[in-house]
Amino acid sequence: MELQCVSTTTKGRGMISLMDIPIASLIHKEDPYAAIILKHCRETHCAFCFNELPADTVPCMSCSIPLYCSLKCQVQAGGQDFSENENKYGFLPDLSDDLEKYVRNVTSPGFSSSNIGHAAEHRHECQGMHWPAVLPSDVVLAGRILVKHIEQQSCGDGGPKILGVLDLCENYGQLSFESKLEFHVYSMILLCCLQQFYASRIPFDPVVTAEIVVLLSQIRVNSMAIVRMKYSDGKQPLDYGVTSSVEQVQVAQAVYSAGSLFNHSCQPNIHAHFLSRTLFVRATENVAAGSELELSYGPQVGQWDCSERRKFLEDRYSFICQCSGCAQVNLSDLVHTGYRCTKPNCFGVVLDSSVAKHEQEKLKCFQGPSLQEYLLNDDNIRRVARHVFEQTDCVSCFEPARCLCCGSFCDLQTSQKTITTTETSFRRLQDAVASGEIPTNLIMDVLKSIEILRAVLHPFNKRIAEVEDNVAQAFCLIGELQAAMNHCQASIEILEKLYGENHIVIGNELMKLASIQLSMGLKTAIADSTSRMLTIFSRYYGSHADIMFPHLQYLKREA
Ligand SMILES: C[S@@+](CC[C@H](N)C(=O)[O-])C[C@H]1O[C@@H](n2cnc3c(N)ncnc32)[C@H](O)[C@@H]1O
Repeated sequence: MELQCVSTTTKGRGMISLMDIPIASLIHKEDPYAAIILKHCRETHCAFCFNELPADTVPCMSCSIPLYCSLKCQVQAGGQDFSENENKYGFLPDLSDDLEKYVRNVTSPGFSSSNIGHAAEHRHECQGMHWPAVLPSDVVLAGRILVKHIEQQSCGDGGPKILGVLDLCENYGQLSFESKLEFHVYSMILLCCLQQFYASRIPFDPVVTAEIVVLLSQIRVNSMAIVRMKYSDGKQPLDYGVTSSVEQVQVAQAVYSAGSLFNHSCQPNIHAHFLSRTLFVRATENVAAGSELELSYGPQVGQWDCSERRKFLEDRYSFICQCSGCAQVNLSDLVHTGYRCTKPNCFGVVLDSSVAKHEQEKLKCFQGPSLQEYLLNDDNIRRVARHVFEQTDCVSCFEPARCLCCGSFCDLQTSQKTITTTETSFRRLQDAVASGEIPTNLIMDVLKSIEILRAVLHPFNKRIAEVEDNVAQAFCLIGELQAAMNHCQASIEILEKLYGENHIVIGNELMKLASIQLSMGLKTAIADSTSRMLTIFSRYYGSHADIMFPHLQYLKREA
């Protein structure tokens, strides 16, 4: 795919495509400039490829701290290469020729670090003190970036230039005083540590320290989390007695030079995934030539409401999100935390003051030919907020505590009190599901509480979906599969409204549904769920879907 980096009006640089991109196309593939395993994964994942460690691990031969899944990963990471260093390290002392040949044969990894094409990213870390074990991952990552840069540079022209190692944006100006101070302290510590290996090539002076501070703030906004799939309770996904849920866990942190140029959207049109340490980016919808290509840095429409998303992005990345999801009224943000209208048969949503304020802001900033036309074209928005958009003046139409369809008043304080009465039984249910033991009277209590919740909250409110999902798990645990399937479907119906029918979240939920259908032996239903899942997963993972979700093969066979 021909992509181009362009300057945008509100987000700095960004990536566009020069041609129309069909849905599910792979648009970008890249190996990291530098990467580092996260501390909590050191005992469970390979420090080079970040895949799960086998029972027989290969430690770094020099410092024995990082664990690798194979000799190949060990050599690529820059740990000592046995076959090349045996004499230096005295591994083959005075053996007969035959014996030496034999030892070489059985110990050789079949390749050498010199032709592996990777910088030895760990070599400088295993000299002297084991500082990478105590410094935060992003500081160790900064060390790897600097070392790679120095190794690649010719130092003939007055020492290495550190500033602009990476042509990436940074957020130093927006950091709090404490964060700035922390970066300066870590910068000096890192410089001290690097002196052990690179004393002659990295001077210990204030300019270099300041440049490392800039590098740290670039890492803060540009590094990506490398994730792996994890299945609930460590069970294999189709080992069901309980529904299986898939979550992504962060195992490593990496900087991708070109990948860093993709901006964020809470309604992204591209999706990133990782095989080993390689980044793959795929279009999740048809994208017209010239349109911006935007990933999600975490928050998405459907997952959180607008104010939560914006707060996360501001706290973590120091920017106020300017994406379409945060700028334009959408169904999900209206109903996510919405209340039900008190008038019988009215499907309108009632907003609290915080959501109403955010939605009103969106209207103020709307840029387009006709707001009414834009909104009324959306059937779902019309269903929950018809009255508002039939008005000619939208300047103050999101009045809190008023139904957006019929204008009826709703006493949100009383509604809130009613919701609070249901929370204890939902909390008990969550604990019971986690422990795997469901007391008989608990489910009856919870079913009553759901009815109360549904009487107060809008039918598309996310809280109902969460509770329905928990109830489905509880019914699975006590073996009442028909009820489990009904509640699982109820949860999916709400999530489809919040995320859209083809979102990856729906794919993951369909996996749970298929697991119940499998236990019930419902072949036709499994076929339907699997076919929908395949469509969604191939949109996000293309031909890698089978690798990311190995149990899909099994479901396909069952279907
Ligand atoms: C990984 S960089 C993306 C490339 C960046 N725009 C550049 O010029 O190099 C992330 C930074 O881009 C900007 N950015 C990305 N998405 C944005 C959005 N939705 N709204 C506002 N700024 C955004 C922010 O400054 C953020 O810190």
